Amino acid sequence: MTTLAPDPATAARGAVAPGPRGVPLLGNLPQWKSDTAQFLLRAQRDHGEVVRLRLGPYTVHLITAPDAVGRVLKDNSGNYTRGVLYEQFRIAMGDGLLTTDGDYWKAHRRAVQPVFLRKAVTAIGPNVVRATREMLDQWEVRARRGEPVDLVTETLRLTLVTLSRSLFGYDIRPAVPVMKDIVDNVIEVMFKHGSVGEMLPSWLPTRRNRLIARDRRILTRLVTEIREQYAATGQGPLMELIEAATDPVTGARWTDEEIRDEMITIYLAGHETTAVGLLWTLVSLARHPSVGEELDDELARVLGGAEPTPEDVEQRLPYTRQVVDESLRMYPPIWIYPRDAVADDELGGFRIPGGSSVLLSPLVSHRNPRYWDNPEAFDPHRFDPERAGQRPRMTYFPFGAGARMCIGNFMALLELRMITAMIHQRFRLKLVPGDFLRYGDTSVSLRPLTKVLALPEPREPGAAA
Ligand code: HEM
Repeated sequence: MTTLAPDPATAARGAVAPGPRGVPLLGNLPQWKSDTAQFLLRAQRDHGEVVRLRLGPYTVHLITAPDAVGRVLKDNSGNYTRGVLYEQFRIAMGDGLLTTDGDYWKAHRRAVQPVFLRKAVTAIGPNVVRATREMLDQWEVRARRGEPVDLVTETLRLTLVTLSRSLFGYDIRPAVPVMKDIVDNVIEVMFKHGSVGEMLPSWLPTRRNRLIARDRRILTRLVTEIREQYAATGQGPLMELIEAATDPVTGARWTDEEIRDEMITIYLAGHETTAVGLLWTLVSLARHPSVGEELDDELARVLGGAEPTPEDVEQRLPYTRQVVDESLRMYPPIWIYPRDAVADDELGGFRIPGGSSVLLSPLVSHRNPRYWDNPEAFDPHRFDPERAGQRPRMTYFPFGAGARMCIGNFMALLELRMITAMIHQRFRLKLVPGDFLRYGDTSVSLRPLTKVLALPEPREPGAAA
């Protein structure tokens, strides 16, 4: 990483931030590793909104003060690069939107942006309905047999199938199990950061390197097949943009490698996150029957049994939207991510040295008792317009903020709202008791650490008979 000499005009002033005591050499690493999410929540409670942590040789600051989060992501974003964790993403995704900075990133973002605009994403509505209906028809068979469904597998499949049809015009159903394996590997490989395997050169046949190489090969084959299909059929709105994209300086078409990495990035960044968001929405509804009943009332009153359209969820189903918003508050799928400060800065009155990392955590910010009453309670009415309007900006940012805000945010919200409504119209989920509320280890996505099983109970007596 490049470290620039501090500019005297912006050189860090401010005090050294407070933080929890650590142990010699390892600092706070043992607490971090034992339960990362709970450790960071305690750090905010005990030390405030800019907290200094020592993770082995690294000093990092956890930033949850709303103004400071805004400074990192928006007002002074030029001083903050993607940082170390994003290097790990590069292993799987190569040079795509998530991992690049500067002019290269800007040109790529501009090229693919049109399909992700709020108006454009409504076109995916029929695909959302179709894929959800397919899933729910299967659930009816399971319900008849009294068999539970595995919510992690089901939500991953649903969001992958929807994304693939909607953006790439490609039926990925036969490859769903392989893709689940790849996502699991990618998470494992990326976040076993600092292990011995990672430090060995990539040409050595370690298990880690074999996995990475195998997954890249499978993803490359998939991408090639999709491109061949697009050449033959012209189907897939994102493919149309990608195949026509050119370099703004040279005017040359994107290279095969550029196209491959961007396609892999969208596949990987787009479906697991949405699946995790859906999973926690369903778990929250199952755990809070009174919220489920209020949702049912709205759905019955507004839709009367008809399947929802994008216009319905945008304009006529405010409580459905608030259920999803509240789920993304308590369980933001991307719950923690870093930036590296290029030059010295000051955040919330504390000194941030150039070359050090900062951590942003939607999960910790979204549970800051200063801005959220009773933050551990699931209450969609926090998002009633009059209450939401009273909170400062950057107290809620499940999709990030500023120029690097999630490109898929409108698409994800549309999916989450429509799918939640469709599931609730047909089923009530009964969770099979388990340890599913454990989450928030060192990985970036808030997947539960164990399986989450649920029995789908058809809403109308006899519907599954
Ligand atoms: C609930 C679902 C989702 C959540 C919570 C989520 C969250 C995020 C967050 C927090 C970031 C910013 C990371 C940072 O600033 O370091 C991000 C970036 C990104 N997301 Fe999402 N995302 C979701 C769905 C999607 C979907 C559906 C797609 C695409 C189909 C997508 C594609 C991307 C890409 C490509 C970036 C990088 C954007 C850039 O830097 O220009 N995401 N996402």
